[in-house]
Amino acid sequence: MDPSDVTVKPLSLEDIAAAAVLLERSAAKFRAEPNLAEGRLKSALENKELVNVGVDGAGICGVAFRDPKYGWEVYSTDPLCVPALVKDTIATATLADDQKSTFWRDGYLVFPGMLAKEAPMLKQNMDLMMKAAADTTSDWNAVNDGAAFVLAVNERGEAIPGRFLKVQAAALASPSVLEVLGCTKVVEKVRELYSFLGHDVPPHVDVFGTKFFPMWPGGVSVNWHQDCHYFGTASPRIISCGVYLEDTDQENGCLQVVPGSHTRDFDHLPGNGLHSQGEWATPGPLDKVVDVVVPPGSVVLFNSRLLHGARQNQHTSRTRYSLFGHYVPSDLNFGWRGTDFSHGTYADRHKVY
Ligand SMILES: O=C(O)CCC(=O)C(=O)O
Ligand SMILES: [Fe+2]
Repeated sequence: MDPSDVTVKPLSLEDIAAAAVLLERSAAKFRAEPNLAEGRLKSALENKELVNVGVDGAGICGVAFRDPKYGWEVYSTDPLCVPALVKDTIATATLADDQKSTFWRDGYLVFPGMLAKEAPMLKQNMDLMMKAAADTTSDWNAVNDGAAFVLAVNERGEAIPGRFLKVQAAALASPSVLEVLGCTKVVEKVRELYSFLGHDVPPHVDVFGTKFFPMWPGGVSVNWHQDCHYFGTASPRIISCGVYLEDTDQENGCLQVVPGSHTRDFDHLPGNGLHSQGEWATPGPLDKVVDVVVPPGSVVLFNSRLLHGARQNQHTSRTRYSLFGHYVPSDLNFGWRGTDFSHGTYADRHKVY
């Protein structure tokens, strides 16, 4: 809903501060506090309507919740400071409890068709981007100041001229990549996941390592891996994101995941054949592999420690276009094999909020 429709109501600083602290810790404790019997807030917590607590430069300035009868209500000490808070608050209130626990338990979350409207245009933009490619490279690990158009290889590991495996740092070649990865619909989910994971919601988040995979008929994108292997940090604060621009299924090379694998470490070894670039892992004999079959415009968010890969595209004519990026709190810096992925040093790291 539009934040301008929200009514702001006065509330004492004491109540707001207490609600904020207790919301973080436990709603039960709030209920037990006799001095917080302020009826409306109390029932909001009990009914789990309370959505978020806003903080401005001076500290906590308001709480917001969804009233089943009246819509959004925001209480603040200072009605004038609230519009920004309201916007943030409303933007972060979109994940259901069971989605959060799924992300926690399985390590990933699928949003089918979330960007269905945007997908056809994005696909066209990716075609334009590939047409305009100036140089190509066979270096799968290419990390430059600009985008790298990486060639696909055949079964013998030889580069195939004119066939792209991926565009690394795709955001530097097409602004629409960053528009998608930085769009409110996706970023608000990322914010909510941070707060749910028990970390502080980072004041700022970047997206880095942007990629485009065309996955031609017969082609591949990645073999089994944990993204964190390539980042040189096992921080659970990195959230990976895949945006599938086309129907994606077992035939044209869908994403595969091992639910729950984000709690383990897997060895990665140099690959061969179609996967001769990169280092890859193998699911264990007891691991359950799930095919992530999705309609166009679907978004998948996952813990960067999740073991995942992609099937080969075995279709004779369908492609499987997808975009990738990885969200990272702006204060988290890291590097891998001599590459510093810190903000300000790595060209393909962009602030999304
Ligand atoms: O192509 C895919 O579906 C997965 C890509 C991926 O895992 C990555 O870029 O890290
Ligand atoms: Fe990955």
